[in-house]
Amino acid sequence: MNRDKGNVLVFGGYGQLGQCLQAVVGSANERLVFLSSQQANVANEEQLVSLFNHYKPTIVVNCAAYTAVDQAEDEVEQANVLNADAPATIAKLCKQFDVEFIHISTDFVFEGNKTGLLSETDDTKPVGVYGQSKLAGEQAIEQIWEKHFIIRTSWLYAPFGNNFVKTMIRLGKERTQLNVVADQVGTPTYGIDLANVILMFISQPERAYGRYHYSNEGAASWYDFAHAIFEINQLQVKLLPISTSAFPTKAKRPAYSVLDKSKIKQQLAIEIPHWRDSLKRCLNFSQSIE
Ligand SMILES: NC(=O)C1=CN([C@@H]2O[C@H](COP(=O)(O)OP(=O)(O)OC[C@H]3O[C@@H](n4cnc5c(N)ncnc54)[C@H](OP(=O)(O)O)[C@@H]3O)[C@@H](O)[C@H]2O)C=CC1
Ligand SMILES: Cc1cn([C@H]2C[C@H](O)[C@@H](COP(=O)(O)OP(=O)(O)O[C@H]3O[C@@H](C)C(=O)[C@@H](O)[C@H]3O)O2)c(=O)[nH]c1=O
Repeated sequence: MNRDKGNVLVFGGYGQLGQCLQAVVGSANERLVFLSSQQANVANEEQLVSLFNHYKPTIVVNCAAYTAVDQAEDEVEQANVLNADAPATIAKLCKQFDVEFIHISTDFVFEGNKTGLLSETDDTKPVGVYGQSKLAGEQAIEQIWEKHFIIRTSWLYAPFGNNFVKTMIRLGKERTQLNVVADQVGTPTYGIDLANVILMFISQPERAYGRYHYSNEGAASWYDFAHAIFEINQLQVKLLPISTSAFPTKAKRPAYSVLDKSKIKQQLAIEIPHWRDSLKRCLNFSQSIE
């Protein structure tokens, strides 16, 4: 099958990452079909079957997910329906219709005890319901259908949707002082950069299926990230670094989840922007669309 042609269905097409993909493909887009949660409810197999029949896609990109990390601790079933069962159903249909499957996963599949870069083959051991449900989704896809790309990413933000950058800017305007955890380390990822990478996987002639890690370059704590957000935005906020124990949350989060991106860099022959540079681009973009 010629993967350069044919429809690409995007489930969760109006979430944070879905909107980044929309922004990147632009108005000249003829190939990607962005579907909302109403148009493509990933928990509704019957609806998905009629979409496969109608659009006859060559590729499906799944940006739909349950992403409320703390809430997932109370809504285990709902998190599993969207993050574990739905990817399994999509993989099954992709196999049935011979469609490639691009799925997005998370650094939260890791326990966070290793203090070195995490590669695609490192052991997983999620510490919360969200991570557990995402890992179950990955495992189902890998068992069901070989023509898949699973891209694990971390700390996603963009001008669209809900994310840490927007939360910090909102809180920074409301409060004079903010406490942010400094002992959880990972890498922020600009959704637009990830969207560009997804487009590369869509169009790359060589189909090297499997698991990939993608984030921006560098490492930061949430405190470092918040500090950079306020610095670039020139917001005067008293920012205090605190420990995780001083900021109790319902869900436990990995202490360290910096991803090793060697595999994707080699496969796509790309250089990845540093998170600070991407953050600046995001904040400029946000101002231009305000
Ligand atoms: N956000 C982050 O920091 C990170 C995210 N990821 C992963 O990246 C992917 C994209 O995340 P992101 O864009 O941030 O997430 P969002 O929460 O912004 O978007 C999720 C989308 O899923 C949709 N959705 C919810 N329920 C259904 C359903 N039953 N059927 C179809 N769609 C549904 C939502 O639609 P609606 O709003 O209408 O309910 C929403 O558009 C996810 O797989 C996530 O796990 C990985 C690492 C970090
Ligand atoms: C709002 C706030 C958060 N924090 C801490 C809590 C937490 O440890 C950390 C991040 O908080 P958030 O809840 O915004 O981020 P969170 O939703 O945990 O982010 C995660 O989302 C899922 C979907 C992923 O896949 C992960 O890669 C990651 O991006 O910041 C503070 O220390 N101070 C604050 O004022």
